[in-house]
Amino acid sequence: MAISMGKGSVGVLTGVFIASLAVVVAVLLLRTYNLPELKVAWKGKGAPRIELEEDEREQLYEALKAFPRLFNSSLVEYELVGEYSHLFNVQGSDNSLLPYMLIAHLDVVPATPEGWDLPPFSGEEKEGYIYGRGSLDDKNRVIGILQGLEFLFKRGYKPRRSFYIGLGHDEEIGGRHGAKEIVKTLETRNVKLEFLLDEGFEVLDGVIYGTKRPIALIGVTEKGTITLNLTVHSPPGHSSMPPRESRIGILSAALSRLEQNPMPNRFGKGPEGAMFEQLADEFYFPLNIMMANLWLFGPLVSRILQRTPSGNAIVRTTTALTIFNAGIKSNVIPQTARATVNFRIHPAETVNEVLKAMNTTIMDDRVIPSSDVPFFDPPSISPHDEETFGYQTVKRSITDVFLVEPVAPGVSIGNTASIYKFRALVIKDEDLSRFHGINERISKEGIETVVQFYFQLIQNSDTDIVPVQSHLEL
Ligand SMILES: CCCCCCCC/C=C\CCCCCCCC(=O)N[C@@H](CC(C)C)C(=O)O
Ligand SMILES: [Zn+2]
Ligand SMILES: [Zn+2]
Repeated sequence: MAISMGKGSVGVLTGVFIASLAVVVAVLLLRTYNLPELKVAWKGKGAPRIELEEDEREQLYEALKAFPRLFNSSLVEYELVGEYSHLFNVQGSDNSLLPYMLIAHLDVVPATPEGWDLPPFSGEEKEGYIYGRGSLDDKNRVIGILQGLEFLFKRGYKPRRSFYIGLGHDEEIGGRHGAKEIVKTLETRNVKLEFLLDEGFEVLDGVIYGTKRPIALIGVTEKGTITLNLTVHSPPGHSSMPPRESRIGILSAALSRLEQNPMPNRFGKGPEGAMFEQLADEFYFPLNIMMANLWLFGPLVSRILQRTPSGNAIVRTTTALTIFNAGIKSNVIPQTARATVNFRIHPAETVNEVLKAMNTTIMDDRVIPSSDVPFFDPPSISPHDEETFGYQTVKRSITDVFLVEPVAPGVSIGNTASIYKFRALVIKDEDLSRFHGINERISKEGIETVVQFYFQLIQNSDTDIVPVQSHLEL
């Protein structure tokens, strides 16, 4: 395996990577194979510190040997990017084929034990599910990609088409130092990609109201996003002499107006219209008739969809009040009240239209909007016709592994800024709240399916022939 950094620093950094990855793999494997508990010592709040004893260290490296071929293959070039992200280049034999890239992220959003059936960082197993923050978003894909390749190497696989594996360390805060640095690294080397696959949609089983069977959606575009801080300032004071209107009251009233006046229904004005029309036969009567005639039934269909948070996310630009901070002490009138609002912008709208509508709704110049994270309009739609190799290869790999039809293009409601977005998992309605929520978990079959998907995708990508869509005789 060619290393592109000084041997000494690579040794240390590779050790860090190996240890962190081994924790993930070990936790999943420990629970799967009932190995002794990892002693997790909580040091105050936040993520747990794992104090390893010697025999546990051995166990971790045992678990790590799950990837010996990947780290020892002469076909694989590894490098550390942005201090904590990882880039693997798997060399193919046919340079006439453009490489593709599989991206996943190692980092997770925070979690506290409240409401969880098992501690969020325990990796404990219950009724066939492994519980843990990141099990769905996105560690199953990290393990699926690496283990899928490991199993291919074990069977003597040598790729024709080169490909990259990018494992980011800061996706949940925008990927600025991880995925974005990986893409920059490839751009400086003038690497052109055939396609790029990241997280996004899944195989949706009962998630879309009125569907007769599971539907796999491949995200070919996504909603835009803007996150705004709304701040109200004014001099502090003694709580025994409160002003007629407090900063908290002013800001709360503005937020309530935002929540009570959602952005307009844009259903059918973006690519989601075509998606539902293509899926019309997948709905029970009379929804199948309605989906096939959105020109007439669009308003009624959107009223049905918007009854659920996920359906509403397809219908309009969503307004999520996510952070509220004010006050320092019970007898001090707060100097500042600040709230954060996260908008996910429907493909038929723009950042400017959202800002305009927001200002009209808030109607209070004491509330000052600002933004300190990147924002963007809904991006263009990635190619996904019958001739598009990347899309058709992902689609073929889905039908190979899930035996599911249909597979359709969709608008991802979350953001990954990648060409295609698919997570090889079957998601039911009750699973949606697990993303960034409580009781995030993955079934042992689920982990196996993810590994099978990448095992299949890597092989299916190893050609220049666009797969012809086989229609399953289910
Ligand atoms: C008719 C209804 C269909 C809707 C089905 C919804 C299924 C959605 C399943 C899971 C939702 C996860 C959202 C997609 C993954 C997004 C990854 C992510 O969290 N990205 C961050 C990036 C940000 C820059 C930090 C995000 O906040 O979007
Ligand atoms: Zn994610
Ligand atoms: Zn996430």
